Amino acid sequence: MNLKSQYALINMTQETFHSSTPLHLESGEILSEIEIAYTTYGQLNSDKSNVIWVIHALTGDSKASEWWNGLIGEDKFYDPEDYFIICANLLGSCYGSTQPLSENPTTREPYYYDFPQMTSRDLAVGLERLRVHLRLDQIHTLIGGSLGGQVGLEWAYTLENKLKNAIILASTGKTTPWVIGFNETQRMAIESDCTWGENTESAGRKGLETARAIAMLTYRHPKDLLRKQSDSDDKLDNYRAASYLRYQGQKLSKRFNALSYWTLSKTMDSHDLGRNRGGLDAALGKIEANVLAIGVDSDLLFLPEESQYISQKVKKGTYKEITSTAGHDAFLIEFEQLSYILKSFYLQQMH
Ligand SMILES: CC(=O)SCCNC(=O)CCNC(=O)[C@H](O)C(C)(C)COP(=O)(O)OP(=O)(O)OC[C@H]1O[C@@H](n2cnc3c(N)ncnc32)[C@H](O)[C@@H]1OP(=O)(O)O
Ligand SMILES: N[C@@H](CCO)C(=O)O
Repeated sequence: MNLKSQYALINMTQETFHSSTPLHLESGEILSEIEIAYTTYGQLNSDKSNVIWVIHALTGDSKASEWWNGLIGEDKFYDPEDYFIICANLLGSCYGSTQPLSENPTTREPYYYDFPQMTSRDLAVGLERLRVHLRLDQIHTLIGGSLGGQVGLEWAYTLENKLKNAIILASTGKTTPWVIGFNETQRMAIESDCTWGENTESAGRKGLETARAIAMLTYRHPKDLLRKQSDSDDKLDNYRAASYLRYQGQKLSKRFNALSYWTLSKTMDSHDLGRNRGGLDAALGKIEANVLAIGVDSDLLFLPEESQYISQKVKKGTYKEITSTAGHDAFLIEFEQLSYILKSFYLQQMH
């Protein structure tokens, strides 16, 4: 119980890191300079041993205390009173970091469709550059779900013993054809928008709405929609499930853009921790950190077995499972179970 005033302000900063050192990407392309927007909560302790690095998912931003409000914040599991919590907007995303709508230094115009393809490994390199810049010699825990878990695994591999704990939720060591297939249907929806290909910020917006509607069906579960979106028996049209998906599409298209969505969906597709490292098992076996892989029993996108596999192949792995009818997005919803799982994991590390 935090006995201080309920209005005690949390130390929070929002900064943008600029690096003019060219970033050489896995594809062989180069980003001549990068910007990474990041948010921090709380203070570093004297030996910098309290760093919690949060990595957001596909449409996330750096304000982790908002979209993960049940886990991060005053009196929550990751309390800024105890930890220095940092979350950076991933490269390619449209919340302050270098993305397709950023100015291409060569042309002085936005990159638009010339923005290079980036992999989860490239995104991890961007985070590493920010870590070095901030002089955070060690990370207590990195934690990320979905795309954030993919980038987290890549970063855990290169951090070696600079990372103590890697918590990977609803994710995978190598993206399956199933996920690639769903991402391709979403890109097809964006491509079918007649504005796609135009050099404008709103290019593909309607297509993005459809893409998000498709995506929402992969983030949830039939039982979730049955519970929340069922209609009375006399209905012949205008079903709640239909308006829910249309709404979610419109809601995303108001806060995100199709170029970033396209870019990050390709990042998800190309994720393979074992690429050029002797394969997935060999790469997982090289991760030094304690790894907690958390699956969701109803996840139809990143199957729980994929999280289980991660825990079995790393040196120091633990698998836990969230029980939920919410599907993949349960990692954003089931905070009570998550807090319990995290507490038991950290207690286990103390023995
Ligand atoms: C890890 C990451 O990086 S995630 C970060 C990026 N994502 C975000 O920031 C958003 C994160 N939040 C979410 O994805 C969701 O809100 C969750 C998963 C946290 C919670 O989902 P739920 O509580 O189940 O809400 P749900 O997805 O059902 O949507 C509820 C919304 O749909 C609306 N809605 C529900 N049913 C219907 C319907 N039949 N017709 C129209 N609208 C509907 C509700 O009014 C509500 O609207 P609001 O969001 O404007 O308040
Ligand atoms: N629904 C979340 C998680 C997707 O994996 C998002 O929109 O980013």
